[in-house]
Formats: sequence, C-alpha cells, structure tokens
Amino acid sequence: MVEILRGDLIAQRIEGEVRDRIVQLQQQHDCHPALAVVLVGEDPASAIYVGRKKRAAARVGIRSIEHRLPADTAESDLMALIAALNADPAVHGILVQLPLPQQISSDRVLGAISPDKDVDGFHPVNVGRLSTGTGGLVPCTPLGCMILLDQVFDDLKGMKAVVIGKSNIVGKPVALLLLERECTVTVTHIHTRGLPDIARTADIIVVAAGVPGLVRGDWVKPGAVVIDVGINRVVDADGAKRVVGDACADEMDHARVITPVPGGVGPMTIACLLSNTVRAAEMALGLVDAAASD
Ligand SMILES: Nc1nc(=O)c2c([nH]1)NC[C@@H]1CN(c3ccc(C(=O)N[C@@H](CCC(=O)O)C(=O)O)cc3)C=[N+]21
Repeated sequence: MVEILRGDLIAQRIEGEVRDRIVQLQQQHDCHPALAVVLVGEDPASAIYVGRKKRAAARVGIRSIEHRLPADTAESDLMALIAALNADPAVHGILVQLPLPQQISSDRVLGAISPDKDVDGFHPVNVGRLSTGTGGLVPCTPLGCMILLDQVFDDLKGMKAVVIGKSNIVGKPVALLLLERECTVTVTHIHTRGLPDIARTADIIVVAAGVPGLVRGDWVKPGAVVIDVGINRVVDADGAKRVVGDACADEMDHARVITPVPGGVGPMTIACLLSNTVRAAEMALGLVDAAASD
C-alpha cells in the first residue's frame, strides 16, 4: 500500500523550528524578521497565494509587509520600489509574486532584488551558487521537495531521479539539488520522446509539468517515490471544482510514497519561504554565511 506523505504535517514542524529561531533572533539580537511581498495586478490565484504567505508569516512571528500595485504599473515604478526595499535594513526578504503583467520583464525585476534578500532564490547570483553547490538562498519549492525526500531516504546517493518539467522555479533547481546529493538525474519535459519509458526507470520522480494527471500508474516503477509539484484547478464531470496534481493519485498503489495535492508540496513551499526569510535575517546579522549550505 502506498504511503501518502503529508507535506502539510511536515510544514507544521518546520514552522515550529522557524518560530524558535525567530524567538532567538528577537531575544539575542533585537531582530524582527520582515518579509516584503510585492503583488502586481489582480490575478486571483496570486492573491490567494499571497494571503497564505501572509498568514503563515504571522503564525511564526515574521512581519509581512504587503505592497499591492495596479496591473498597469510601469516597470520603472516596480524597480524603484525594489530599490527602496533593498536599501531598507528593516526588510530581510523580498518576494515579487509571479507571474508579472506582460509590460514588466520578470528577468529584469528578479535581477534587481538584492541576492541577500532574494528569499525566492531566483536572482542569477543565487542560481549560480546553486549550480556550483556554493550555498545561497535556494528556491522554496525545490527545497521543500528535498525535505520531503529526506523523510523517506537516509541517503539519496546513487538513486535514479527523473524530473519532469524544466522551469527555472522548479524543474531546473530541483534537478541541481538532486545532483548535488549524488542522484543520477534525467531532466525531461512534455516534449521528451519516450517519456513513460524514461519515467519507469526512476527511483524518484519529481513532476512539475502543470499537466493534470500526466503521470499514469504505468509510468511508475513498483516501489518508486513520486513527488507531485503540480497544482491544477480542474472541474469534475459533476461540475465540482477540485485541485489535482500532475500524477494520477488513484493509480499509484504500487508506488512506495506519493505526495498528495493539496497538502503535499504546496505547504512545504510556504514553510521554506519562512525558513529562507529567517536565514536572510541571520545572514544580515552575520550569524550565517551566504555561502553556507544551510
Ligand atoms: N515569486 C513567487 N514565488 C513563489 O513561490 C510563487 C510565485 N511567485 N507564484 C505562484 C507560485 C505558486 N506557489 C504556491 C505556494 C503554495 C501553495 C499551497 O500552499 N498550496 C496548497 C493549497 C492548494 C490550493 O487549494 O490552492 C496545497 O497544495 O495544499 C501553492 C502554490 C508559490 N508560487
């Protein structure tokens, strides 16, 4: 019988650890970690995610400062806000919610965030550090996936991992983290020829393709572990709205472990955002080095 790995429960444990570190920072350094969340436009899904991040920050004692800008904001105005947040010593983390409206270049915006405040880990300096295994702030969803795998395995060395999806926010960074742990990593995507056969070779499948139910039961070797990053809003045959992952959850009985959607990777992403914010505050105080691996 497949084990359902409850990310929401592990996220609660991480939140507890983050809360303890914040108490230390407050008592020993009079430091109050703060996260600036920038939301441009009215995308309803983005508004929901930002709301979740704010509530989670409040639970652990992180001050969250929300900046809501209209959908027609000029790139230069957003850049000016980022410059002000970079310069503000009371702000430890900056998150610009993606996607951005089309008149704004997300590459330029992400590149303008100070790498030391880049709690998403999307700045090219942090991408470079990740690719050379020299620390930096690591993207939240990939970090959450690795913590989930650490619940299953003592050591990932020598495992065969297949990543499905090649995005900058999940597929590429999670592949680098798996490689750093000495997995043999194959990065694939929806255009990969023979994808089911490749997936069947995997001990670990991480799927972040944004295609509901892409990974079928017969893509998964018996005993494999499936980390499902997909969050897809679908309408059932009976008209009910549901959130489903990129794997067919009801075809995974022969797998060793699968992460549920919702309640799997999503809550881990938020817990890792909180943990990155505390790490940014610790870095600002000189308590940890940006080059440290944790
Ligand atoms: N700069 C930036 N950083 C991000 O990290 C970022 C972003 N932009 N844009 C959008 C995506 C999406 N994302 C999610 C976070 C948590 C859940 C989450 O907690 N999901 C719950 C609820 C799912 C639901 O019902 O909607 C779950 O999976 O259990 C989902 C999605 C962060 N993102």
